[in-house]
Amino acid sequence: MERRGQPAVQVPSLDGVTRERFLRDVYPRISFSAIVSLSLPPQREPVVLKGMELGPCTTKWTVDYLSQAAGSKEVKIHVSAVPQMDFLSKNFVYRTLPFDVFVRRAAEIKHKDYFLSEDEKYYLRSVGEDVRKDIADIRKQFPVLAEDVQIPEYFEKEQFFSSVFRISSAGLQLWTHYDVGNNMVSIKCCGWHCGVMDNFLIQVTGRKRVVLYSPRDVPYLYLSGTKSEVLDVDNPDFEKYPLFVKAKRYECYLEAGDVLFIPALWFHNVISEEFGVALNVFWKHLPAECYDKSDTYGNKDPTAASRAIQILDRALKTLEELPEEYRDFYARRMVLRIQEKAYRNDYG
Ligand SMILES: O=C(O)CCC(=O)C(=O)O
Ligand SMILES: [Fe+2]
Repeated sequence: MERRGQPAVQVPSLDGVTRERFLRDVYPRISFSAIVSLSLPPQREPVVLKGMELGPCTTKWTVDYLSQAAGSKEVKIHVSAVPQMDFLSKNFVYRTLPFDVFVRRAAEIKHKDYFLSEDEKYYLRSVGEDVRKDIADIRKQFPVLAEDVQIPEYFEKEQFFSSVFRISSAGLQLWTHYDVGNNMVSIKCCGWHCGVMDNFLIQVTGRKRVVLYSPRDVPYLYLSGTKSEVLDVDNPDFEKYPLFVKAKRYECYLEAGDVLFIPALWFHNVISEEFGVALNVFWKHLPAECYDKSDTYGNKDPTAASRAIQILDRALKTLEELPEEYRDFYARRMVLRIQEKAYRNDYG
């Protein structure tokens, strides 16, 4: 079926990018002084990095090897009777399986043993041992497998936040979201959400399609927290989501061995075209001063953003003192003022 909406922009691929080149051309670092002087570098964009040195994982990680190396450690997984997971209607369930059983099931299309249906799909997003306290770190949760991976260290050690193991059945589609660093589904917070991270999505085995949207298109994505309510990005319901037609679609296909750089705040929607194993690393982009020191969880906004949101909430409360007609008028004027004073003027 023909897709409506903007034509897709292909995410560029770069081969054999060194750390130096990445930092110079792909990743203009924001310094604290740049923030203060408001002279930010141009918008950072996603890039597919090809030919990266990822270690033996790319050849070693067969289903047999994975199940034997990680053993029967219990993992919590999403199980869905249909390929397109829906966080609104909650058409999936959480279940626990031994890792080796899970990997075998995720790799097969029809199951003898199942929870919901014989062609159910599985998704693992690894978490820390104690979900409340620990950060997902493959070196701690899957030490044997971690030995096989060489994570491209294109950021400073202190910036590292977490590493997350992701295993998906063929066909499974993950809703459009942006990353808060740790828990994808189980953290509830303010509704504005939340600590934001840069991300290397390392596709170790299997092929995947990733559709991305820029943070500047947030008005068109119908967010609920960190996730977009437009689940079917290929055939969206424009009656329900008329502005989605304005969202510019970026797209790429990841092959085994590719690394996708997803800059903080970029939305992504992922379909695993084959059973696949991925690992992603989140790291902090902004200088340390910008993050909340007590944020071991990685789910808080930069401190200046939290303060601004609190002030806005107070302003909204104050507007309630006005009759509706006046409240509407002053609210519109405030929106214009925010656009004029705080939007980047090079975003168009
Ligand atoms: O590839 C996936 O399974 C999801 C990737 C993702 O959401 C991420 O790396 O943040
Ligand atoms: Fe993500």
